Amino acid sequence: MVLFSEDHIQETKRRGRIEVICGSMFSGKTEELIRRLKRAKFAKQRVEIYKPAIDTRYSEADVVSHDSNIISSTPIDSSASILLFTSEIDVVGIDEAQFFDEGLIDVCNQLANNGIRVIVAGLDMDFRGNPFGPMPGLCAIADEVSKVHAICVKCGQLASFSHRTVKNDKQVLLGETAEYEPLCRECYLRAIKEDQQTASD
Ligand SMILES: Nc1ncnc2c1ncn2[C@@H]1O[C@H](COP(=O)(O)OP(=O)(O)O)[C@@H](O)[C@H]1O
Ligand SMILES: Cc1cn([C@H]2C[C@H](O)[C@@H](COP(=O)(O)O)O2)c(=O)[nH]c1=O
Ligand SMILES: [Zn+2]
Repeated sequence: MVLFSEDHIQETKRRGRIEVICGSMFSGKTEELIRRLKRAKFAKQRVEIYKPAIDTRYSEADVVSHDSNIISSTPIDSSASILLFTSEIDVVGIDEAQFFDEGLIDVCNQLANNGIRVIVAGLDMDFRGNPFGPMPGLCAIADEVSKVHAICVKCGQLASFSHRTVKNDKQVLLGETAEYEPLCRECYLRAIKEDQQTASD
């Protein structure tokens, strides 16, 4: 089983492609995005990185992982800005893609069609287990999808779900370990049942 592409020809040949890194919270999406972008920089490729302006958790401008890996980025409000800001670039990185509008799918296609390597990281599911924003569409058009996993904090199995531990029904709620925990399917279903039980008490 190949988890991550280490194909250096694919990494460096100037041919457009779309790579998606998806999974739950704490699954290593941002670390993997930063790793690929830093390798591209070592290969002297011109790299531009974007994140949604609403994601101000760790930093206004930088992309920062839960383990404090950092790469500088441009915060933007709308996916259309990516086309405006991107010229003379080999690689475009996009973090927290779930927060962008559906236009991101077409933007990524246009970039790849123009020979740019696009690497997108984002949550595939929200706290309810539903597909999140443009992520399912991005997975559909991607040349390569890497699904990464956290460790379930209840049982130690691989986690695919982000369980919200505070009461809030909005789809978008920025947060960290105080608001979310990564769980496997079994532990997630149990946690949801317990949440419903508590709500009805
Ligand atoms: N339950 C967990 N399972 C795996 N990693 C965890 C967990 N809790 C905290 N971490 C930390 O989160 C890091 C991954 O952070 P990050 O790349 O920002 O994830 P993501 O972008 O998917 O939320 C791991 O290297 C690890 O240090
Ligand atoms: C599940 C879920 C998460 N969020 C927020 C919480 C964090 O601010 C980000 C995810 O960050 P990460 O790099 O993947 O850890 O998204 C949300 O708004 N709604 C949700 O359902
Ligand atoms: Zn579990």
